[in-house]
This record gives sequence, structure tokens and C-alpha cells, in this order.
Amino acid sequence: MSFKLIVFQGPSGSGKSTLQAILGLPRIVTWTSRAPRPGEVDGQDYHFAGREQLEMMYEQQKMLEMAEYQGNYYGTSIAAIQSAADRSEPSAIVMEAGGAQQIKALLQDKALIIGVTASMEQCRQRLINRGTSAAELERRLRTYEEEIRSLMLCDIVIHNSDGNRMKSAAIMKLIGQGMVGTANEL
Ligand SMILES: Nc1nc2c(ncn2[C@@H]2O[C@H](COP(=O)(O)OP(=O)(O)O)[C@@H](O)[C@H]2O)c(=O)[nH]1
Ligand SMILES: Nc1ncnc2c1ncn2[C@@H]1O[C@H](COP(=O)(O)OP(=O)(O)O)[C@@H](O)[C@H]1O
Repeated sequence: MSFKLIVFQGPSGSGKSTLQAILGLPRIVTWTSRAPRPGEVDGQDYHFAGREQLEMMYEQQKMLEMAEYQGNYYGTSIAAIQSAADRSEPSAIVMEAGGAQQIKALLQDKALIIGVTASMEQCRQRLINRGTSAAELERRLRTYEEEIRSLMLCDIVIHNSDGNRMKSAAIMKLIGQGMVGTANEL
């Protein structure tokens, strides 16, 4: 497989992190100013930091990209991308649409952007099961339609509905085994 980076994009609760875990490639840990959820580990799920620290990192040009999503900063450090570039195997990252497009512009054929979808009702139910508060749930689902529209910019889209769980996992296995390559490998 000649991809350097596999990017997951899609609405909250669609299953981005789940599919990333099934793919099993080294994952790039990004930065966020949001508070950790119960069970999330600093340095493993995210690098958790204050808004000021992230603004400073951005000003010091330590970030490749940074986006504000639902009132919090999310960003990818240049250091993290550099260590991914040094690895022989591809890495995986989860990003919102703006970040994914920046990566695509930068890496072009070396990045595979995977859009992940599920119906709004299924996303809602999954977020409730994840213990999301009512206010947070409304905020997260408010951007659902916009995030679905931006999936048209992805290279492939996986309909990760409840009924498609096994199929989504099988597609991830194929990608992980290098069965999906770039055009110049055809
Ligand atoms: N642009 C960008 N988006 C990110 C980055 N890290 C995470 N995100 C995105 O930020 C959004 C919110 O993430 P999170 O709060 O963990 O919620 P979740 O995706 O619903 O579990 C998601 O769309 C992530 O893909 C990053 O480094 N850059
Ligand atoms: N195909 C699926 N069917 C049913 N539940 C799923 C499926 N994919 C993921 N989930 C569950 O949905 C929840 C949200 O998944 P997650 O990967 O955290 O989403 P995201 O990273 O997009 O916010 C998790 O509890 C996960 O186990």
C-alpha cells in the first residue's frame, strides 16, 4: 500500500474511532482543548491541553492544521505528522472535514480519506449509549447534515449502520491488508 495516511471523517457517533481501531494501523494522536471523556487517556486518545497552549502552539507554527469544532480546538502537530512520515507503514488519523481537506491537498494520492456515515438516529443512540449529556447531544447533532454533505469530498464512504457492522469491519481489514491501493498501483 503506498498510502502514507488514512484519514477518517464523519459525524459524531458514526464510528470513526471504532473503524480506525479495527484498521489497526499506528494512529496519530491529535490535540484538543475539549475535556477528556470518562475513560479517555491523555497522550493516548488525545493530547489534552488548554486553549491558550494550543493557540501558542499554532502561533509558533507547531501545528500543521487546527480547527475550531463546536467550541473546542482540534489540531495536528507537525511533529506527529513527521514521525508518521518516517514510518514505513501508513498511519491513521481522525479529523473533521476541514482538516481532512488540508491533508488531502498536502499529500494528494498519498492520503486516503474515508468518510464514515450512519443515520442521525443511530448516531444519536450511540452518543446516548456513550453517556453524552442532552445539551452535548444537541450540539453534536446540529452539524450532522453539514458533515454528511462534506462526505462527497472523501475518496470512499463507508455506510457504518448498525446492520453493516461486519461489512465495515471487513472493508477495514481489506484496507489494512493493502488491498486498496493508489491509482499508480493498478
Ligand atoms: N481538523 C482536525 N479535526 C480533528 C482533529 N482531531 C480530531 N478532530 C475532529 O474533531 C471532531 C470532534 O472530535 P471528538 O470531540 O473526539 O468527537 P467524536 O468524533 O464525536 O468522538 C471530530 O470530527 C474529529 O474527527 C485534528 O487534529 N484536526
Ligand atoms: N456499525 C456499528 N453498529 C453499531 N454500533 C457501532 C457501529 N460502529 C460503531 N458503533 C458504536 O458507536 C459508538 C460511537 O462510535 P465511535 O467510533 O466512538 O464514533 P465517532 O468516533 O465517529 O464519534 C461506539 O460505542 C461504537 O461501539
